[in-house]
Amino acid sequence: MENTYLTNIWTQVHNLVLLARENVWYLAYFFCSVILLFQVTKWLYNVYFHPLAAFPGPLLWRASRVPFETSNVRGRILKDLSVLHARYGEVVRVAPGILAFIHPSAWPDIYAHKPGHLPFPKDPLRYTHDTYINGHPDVFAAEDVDHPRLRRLLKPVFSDKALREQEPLIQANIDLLISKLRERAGSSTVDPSTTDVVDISTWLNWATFDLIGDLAFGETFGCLARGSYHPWVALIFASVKAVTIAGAIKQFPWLDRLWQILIGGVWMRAMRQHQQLVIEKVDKRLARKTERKDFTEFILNYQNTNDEKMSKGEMYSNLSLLIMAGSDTSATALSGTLYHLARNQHVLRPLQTEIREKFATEGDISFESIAALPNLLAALKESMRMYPSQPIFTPRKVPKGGAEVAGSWVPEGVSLLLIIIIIVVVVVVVIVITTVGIFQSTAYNSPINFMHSHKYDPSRWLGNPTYDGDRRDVFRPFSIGPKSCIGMQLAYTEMQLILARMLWNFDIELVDKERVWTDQAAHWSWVKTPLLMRLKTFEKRE
Ligand code: HEM
Repeated sequence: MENTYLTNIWTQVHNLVLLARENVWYLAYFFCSVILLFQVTKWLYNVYFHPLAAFPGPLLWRASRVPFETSNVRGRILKDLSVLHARYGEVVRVAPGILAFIHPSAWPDIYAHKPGHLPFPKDPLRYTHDTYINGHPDVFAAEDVDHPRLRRLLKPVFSDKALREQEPLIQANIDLLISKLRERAGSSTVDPSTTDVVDISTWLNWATFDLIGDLAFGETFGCLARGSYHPWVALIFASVKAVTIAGAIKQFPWLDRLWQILIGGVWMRAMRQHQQLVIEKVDKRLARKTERKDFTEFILNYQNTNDEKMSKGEMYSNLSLLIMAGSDTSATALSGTLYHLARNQHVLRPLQTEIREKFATEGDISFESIAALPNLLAALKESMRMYPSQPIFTPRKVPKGGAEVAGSWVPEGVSLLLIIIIIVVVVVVVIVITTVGIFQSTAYNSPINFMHSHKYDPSRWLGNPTYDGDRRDVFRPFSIGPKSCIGMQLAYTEMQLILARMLWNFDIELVDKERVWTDQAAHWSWVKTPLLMRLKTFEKRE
């Protein structure tokens, strides 16, 4: 009986296969038609019926995510967006579910904590958990209860007291940077043609990685001493583009599955190697009985006097995160500032004279004394406006029920029900989230927000009335709200100190004066190209 039943099923399957074989072209045609019809229906829906249909944007970008993600992966998104904002205004629909804003009030609406309003969570498709070591959350990608808890545990690391006590460690790393550059720089007393050329951007990367490594792990990566990248640091740079590609691929679930099969293994192996080094370095630091005022010391001190604890696994994940978050960002801002100053000698020269007159010796340049250099801070801010370290958006999901952003009502994501009828009825449910954000570089370089937006002029931050109409409140390089940069104070202090000491020590000159160095591809950060400068040592005469 059972055998007859099985034989019947087998015969039917066999017949179906024969039928399919005979009609293979019809079947292929049928499936292609279904897919095409599905796509066309989706594009039409996105353009005409989607809850974001009323927002302006180019037709293809509103219909499909492909143009936005392609531009993103190619690193061209900022160039494309500046054209789109000029054409469509302060809010542009850059993909079916993504809105880009450049109006200042978008910052508090999206990123700040507003009593009585739901927060905008980080877009889970772009904030990867791959960086978690053995599944332990880091403050950057964590949500819900983990984020505020980890943020509280990390706060003492960035307090004013901690910063003051970290000064000797920070100064020691800058000493090494300056002495290594002095070895390479020419002297102002010799023939200028003998002066040496350095790729200052790479040196600043080495310096900031060494410095943060020293603060986080209790030892530097030895980049400055060796004059080359540590493999771990090189891997971080290599992953900048990979993270953007992975984020783009996650927008297309079928492609993501393929990516996981083809690349996922290699990617995870590289991540595990990277993570193993973190584990070894943190274990080594924890085993040391020392009172050196680094990040670990402040985390441990806080735990000794409070009930809240950071597990060892969380220390691995979060110390690793601090290295990634706190090194390239500062190096980028520093490189950008030196580039802009070298290009604008009329700004550089008076600033340099001021620094050299104010500080009789280099040793006088300290955390405390740099606070009296408003022109230096203005030079840094103006460069971060034109070339922000976090150039693209930090995407947030619109919360349940929708929310108002920069005067526009933005609905939350929708569940699309697409019903396609051809012979059979195919019902497809697609969950789409609405994502919003501000692309910093686009907002800061827009003439809508800043007068002479492409002109490097630090005086706009010093009360020059020409710039009274500037919307300075759009400038939030460290973001705002509960997930803003926890290291802002450290970053500002470290950057001003490095700049002041660099400018005190060296006269700087661009090797290629015509080249626009900031014209770079942008992913999570810029893909920096070599920044060649000629350095001449300045010898102070009494
Ligand atoms: C020029 C230097 C820096 C810039 C422009 C910068 C910018 C930012 C921005 C825009 C965010 C928000 C990212 C988002 O919402 O996705 C952020 C977050 C963060 N930054 Fe920075 N940063 C800098 C330096 C640092 C330094 C020196 C550290 C620490 C050593 C640091 C640690 C962090 C951490 C831990 C977060 C995540 C905070 C959270 O989610 O609660 N950053 N940074």
